[in-house]
Amino acid sequence: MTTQELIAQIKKKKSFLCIGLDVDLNKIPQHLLKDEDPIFAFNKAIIDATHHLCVAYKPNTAFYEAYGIKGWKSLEKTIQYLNKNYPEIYTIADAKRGDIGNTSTMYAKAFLEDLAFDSVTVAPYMGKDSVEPFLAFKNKHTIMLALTSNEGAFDFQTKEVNGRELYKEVLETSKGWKNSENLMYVVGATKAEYFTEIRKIVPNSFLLVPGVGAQGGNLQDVCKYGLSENIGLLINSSRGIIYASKDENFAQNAALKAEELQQEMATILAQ
Ligand SMILES: O=c1ccn([C@@H]2O[C@H](COP(=O)(O)O)[C@@H](O)[C@H]2O)c(=O)[nH]1
Repeated sequence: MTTQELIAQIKKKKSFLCIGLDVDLNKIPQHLLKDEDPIFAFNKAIIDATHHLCVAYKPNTAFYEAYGIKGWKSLEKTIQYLNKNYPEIYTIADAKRGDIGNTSTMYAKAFLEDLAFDSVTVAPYMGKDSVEPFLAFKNKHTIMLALTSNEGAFDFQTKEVNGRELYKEVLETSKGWKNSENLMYVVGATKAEYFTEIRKIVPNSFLLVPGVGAQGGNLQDVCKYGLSENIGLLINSSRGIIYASKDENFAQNAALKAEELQQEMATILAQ
């Protein structure tokens, strides 16, 4: 999906919500465990109940890799289900990859070609030649970690390198890479006070913003400083939506949580 198509979906649905599909078998309703593929059964119910309220889904691959080959199969079934039934939905493989060039090419093929996600998250630590192989994929996005939502973000990302904080160096330097128009960045919702500085460097780039909900990030604060001319935000919530309840009505209750955020977004977009 192109950036323009994503923006069109956001405007149509009055939503820039991304729902995280981080499936933990200990947290899903008991009755689903009898299913041949409980992870897919859970995802399918959540997607069917919430697709009209969001523009993107983000499975974090850790939650699938943890279940071995069965988990990978569930991930494949989930992305195939989305691409077949809801082609207007933007998809993110939250895999946080990145390696020497030829290895990165294989990671990119796995997520962008074989699984056919619209985007994949990468870590910038190995630099330009580890990220450019992802950027080479046409009409796909590479979402690079810039300033993450966790406490450990302060260990390195805010330390000075070349006279500026490392996350700023990452943003500025990556703008010069080949096919950098295919870049988006991860910035945590818990770091709302940093958005003004970030927007000075990447005024129009899309930012994937995790940390609303379970991690305590605030949607209003993020939007106050993070919205760009073309919206430029995908706000992710995973646990705060998908684990709204553990009973038979789990999918409807997840939809209610998603609707709360979507309504807030619609109000913000109307201002
Ligand atoms: O800085 C980051 C980068 C990625 N994540 C991921 O986003 C979701 C957040 O889940 P919640 O349940 O809404 O807290 C999860 O997959 C993280 O691995 C992040 O939180 N922060």
